[in-house]
Amino acid sequence: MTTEPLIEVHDDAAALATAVAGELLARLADSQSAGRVPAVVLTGGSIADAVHAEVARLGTSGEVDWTRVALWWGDERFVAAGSDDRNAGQARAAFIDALGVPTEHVHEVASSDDVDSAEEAAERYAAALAEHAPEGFEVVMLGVGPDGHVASLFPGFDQLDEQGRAVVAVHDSPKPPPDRVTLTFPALAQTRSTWFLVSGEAKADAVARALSPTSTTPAETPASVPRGRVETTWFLDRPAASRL
Ligand SMILES: O=C1O[C@H](COP(=O)(O)O)[C@@H](O)[C@H](O)[C@H]1O
Repeated sequence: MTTEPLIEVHDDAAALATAVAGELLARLADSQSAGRVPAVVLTGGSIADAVHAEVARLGTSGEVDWTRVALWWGDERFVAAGSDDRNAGQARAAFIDALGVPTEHVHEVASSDDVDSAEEAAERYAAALAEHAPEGFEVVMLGVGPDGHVASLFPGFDQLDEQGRAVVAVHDSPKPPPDRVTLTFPALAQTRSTWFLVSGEAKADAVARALSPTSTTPAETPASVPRGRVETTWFLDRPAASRL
């Protein structure tokens, strides 16, 4: 059973990022104390940059053993490994390499240098999830687009209806780049906590719709769907919360 979403409103994107990074470090430390190797799903996009920078800044305190953390992505752009569009590259540059997470715990989606199609990358990622994260995740972090998309699950797209596969390919994404790989709703549900990270007035309508699920549909607002098994929290800044 999942609880109703919690909402935390911070003054601005910087305060939001500091709060999320602090809560993430505390959660990772707690999980490690309980004997787990926490698996975290990272998001891409603008707010992820701010959160990652704060994780890098606060993450050297010794609270977290970074050799015992596993990192995954909710979605990835199917581009070359060195492309600036890669969500994984963004996170590696911001904190992963600096904090010393072992390569074997950093689960990147295959790039277009590695495989021929987004479909093949999705199949490989699903196999990696089944092998290395059979119990699901500690925390899934999700950015939200102004259109209400999460990961690469876009309004009106067929991938929203996927019930069997954990990972699927996306083509003709309304946000560039067009070819992507995304976890599906069933895979995103395998988590203790789901944290939405949303900053900016441009996303206020999407946030309001997602938090009023009786007035929208998953097809219109994919962000209305994901829930953690134990906890779902929306971390917002004031502009993003302005239509609640
Ligand atoms: O393309 C993507 O967009 C969303 C939201 O990004 P933002 O820049 O509007 O914050 C992001 O969550 C997703 O991971 C990414 O691939």
